[in-house]
Amino acid sequence: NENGEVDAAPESNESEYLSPVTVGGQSLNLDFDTGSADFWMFSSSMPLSQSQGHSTFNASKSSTWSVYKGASWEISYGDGSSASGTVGFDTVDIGGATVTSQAVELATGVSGSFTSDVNNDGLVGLGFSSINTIQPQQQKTFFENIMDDLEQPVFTADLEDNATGSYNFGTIDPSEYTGDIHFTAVDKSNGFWEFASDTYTVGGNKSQCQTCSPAIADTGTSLVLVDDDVAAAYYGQVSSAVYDSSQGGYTYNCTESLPTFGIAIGSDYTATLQGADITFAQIDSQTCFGGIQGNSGGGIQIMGDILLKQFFAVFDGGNETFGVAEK
Ligand SMILES: N#Cc1c(N)n[nH]c1N1CCCC1
Repeated sequence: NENGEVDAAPESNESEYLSPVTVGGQSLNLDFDTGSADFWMFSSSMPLSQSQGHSTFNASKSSTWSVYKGASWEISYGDGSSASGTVGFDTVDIGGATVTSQAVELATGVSGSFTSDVNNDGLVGLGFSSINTIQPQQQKTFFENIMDDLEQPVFTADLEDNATGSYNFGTIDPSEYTGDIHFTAVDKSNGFWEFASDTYTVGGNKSQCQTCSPAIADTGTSLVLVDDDVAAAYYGQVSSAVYDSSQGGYTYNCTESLPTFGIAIGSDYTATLQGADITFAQIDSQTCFGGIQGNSGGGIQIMGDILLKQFFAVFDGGNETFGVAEK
């Protein structure tokens, strides 16, 4: 098993990044998700009404597939989407990094948002297997399976804004970042790449958190979801901002120049977003939807693609740390 590197291509509205993965000789475009731990794919045993437009994995066409008899899985995500199905083992190759017996979950049913997202053929969970949903026995993630065979027990994410970036397994490529990588300890007990984040900045002014929920690095989420008091403090500095419940978040006039937003990554580094990088979507001729939103009291702060795509991110399974660098 040598190292591996694959492209990470942003979907049209930059809501997710997709990477080519080969399973049992079949190639699909999957969403690498550090916020979950199930590796699942659209499969030929789904109703066509649900898999139309997607690439599907056909176990009967793989000479290396073996069924995990009696096993099943069922997952639901924070955005209300869900999927479920059966389980087997196959050879998985991600840019050359290969696991010969990866637990692979075949969807027999998915919720509407997966069906309509035709570019996304499934997920590669890169969180910790304590949150894998396979019954009767949880199975390891691709990274957990390959980690000890890599040159370094790491994977990195270089997600780009409106351009193709990359995921790298086994090496930290110095050409992908500048300056130092700022690492912080990860608490994996909830199955996430979770770390403390107790301060934030708005327009360069530092504030101590009130709720101070721990943060997770989550490549599978589009937005940055912070404690509600932090989101209110940020948009309090954006004169046209309102909380629009019909849109499910803060919106503002697209012509506004937004203040910077910084979030602590552990105790000695603040990842700062420029105002121009904070808008997630334009929803009508004048109104924009912010990439920073509240977590509705969810108890964790989610550092999703809006933040990650501005940095080079290192997920270190050896030291159990998470690091970011400028690029
Ligand atoms: N919600 C949500 C979510 C998350 N926090 N990490 N990954 C997520 N998804 C992966 C596919 C759909 C949602």
